[in-house]
Amino acid sequence: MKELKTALIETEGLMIGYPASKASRVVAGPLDLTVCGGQLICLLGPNGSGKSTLLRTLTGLQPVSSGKISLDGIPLKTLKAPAIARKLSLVLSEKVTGSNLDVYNLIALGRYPYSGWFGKLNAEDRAMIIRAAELTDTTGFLDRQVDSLSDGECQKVMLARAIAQDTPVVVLDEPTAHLDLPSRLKLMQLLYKLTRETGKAIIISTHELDLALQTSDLIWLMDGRGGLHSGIPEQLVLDGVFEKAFNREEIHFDPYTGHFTIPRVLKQQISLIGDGLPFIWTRKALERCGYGVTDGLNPEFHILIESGNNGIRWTVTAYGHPDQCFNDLQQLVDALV
Ligand SMILES: Nc1ncnc2c1ncn2[C@@H]1O[C@H](COP(=O)(O)OP(=O)(O)OP(=O)(O)O)[C@@H](O)[C@H]1O
Repeated sequence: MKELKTALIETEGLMIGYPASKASRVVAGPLDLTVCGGQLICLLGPNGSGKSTLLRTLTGLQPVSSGKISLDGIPLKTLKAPAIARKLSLVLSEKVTGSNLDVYNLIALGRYPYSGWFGKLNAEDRAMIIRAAELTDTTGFLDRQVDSLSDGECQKVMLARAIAQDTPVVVLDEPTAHLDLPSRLKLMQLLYKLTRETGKAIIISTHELDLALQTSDLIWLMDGRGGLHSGIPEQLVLDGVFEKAFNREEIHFDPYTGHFTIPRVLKQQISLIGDGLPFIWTRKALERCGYGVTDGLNPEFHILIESGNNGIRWTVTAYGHPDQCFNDLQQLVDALV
């Protein structure tokens, strides 16, 4: 058995919302949450369910409606900003604009809880900045002006600043929002690795359900009705909470694959004979075009897939017509739709 980890963040009966605003309202709660070192937590939920509100509240940017938050065992409300900044770093999704800083100096801002705003950077600070840039693949931008970066490049630099801050908890609001697919995968891998190598707790809000299911230790799923489900990804799938939080008429969560799918009106059943990748991708293409695919033989209407030295061949047998052969999946699809 592993020894029990100590909690870095704990909430008790936490209610989050905007009691002071004109449209006074509670967004979610009561929330009893625990964040431990070494955990990657993905916060998911439909638009407007309260993800940003929760992150802002946990990081002290927004007052709690009621209930308690403690950071490393100390009530958050008793901590001053510099003390919070040594325990917790925050990366918001908004792009930094109008900044005259170059990237090196932006990342260096992460060191201010140790050096003070006007403090001189010492050797350790400089080493942390370079390390943070290396980890986030931003070394090549260090001399660039922040304003000249693309949204995705800027997002990586903001993560580098948070890493340079070297806090036990890192909170990121939609860090994958501006990134291309390889960068999204790389970022999630990096966050996962950081939790393992440094023992940091990392909390991110995201709409990337696939990536969250693959990488997180814990998912916090806000259901849009004020509730939050916390659990390991697989438990939440088994509990059926994704369907309840996200299912709409036009989309459907498939608990067998962990993907959202678009329900289609079935045109016809067809049987598919073959194996390997050609089988899998032919099946996907047919399903996308509205066919229901079975793997039992229907002598009337079926497709035989054969792979050989000359590539892949699809032979369609349909209701007594002469067989038709194709060497290209697109031609097969064009013939069937
Ligand atoms: N300053 C505010 N005053 C009053 N209500 C607000 C304020 N900011 C946000 N809200 C409301 O609080 C609710 C939660 O908003 P929040 O931004 O936390 O949702 P979210 O889950 O992060 O959404 P998204 O996925 O769209 O980013 C929404 O209904 C929003 O309209």
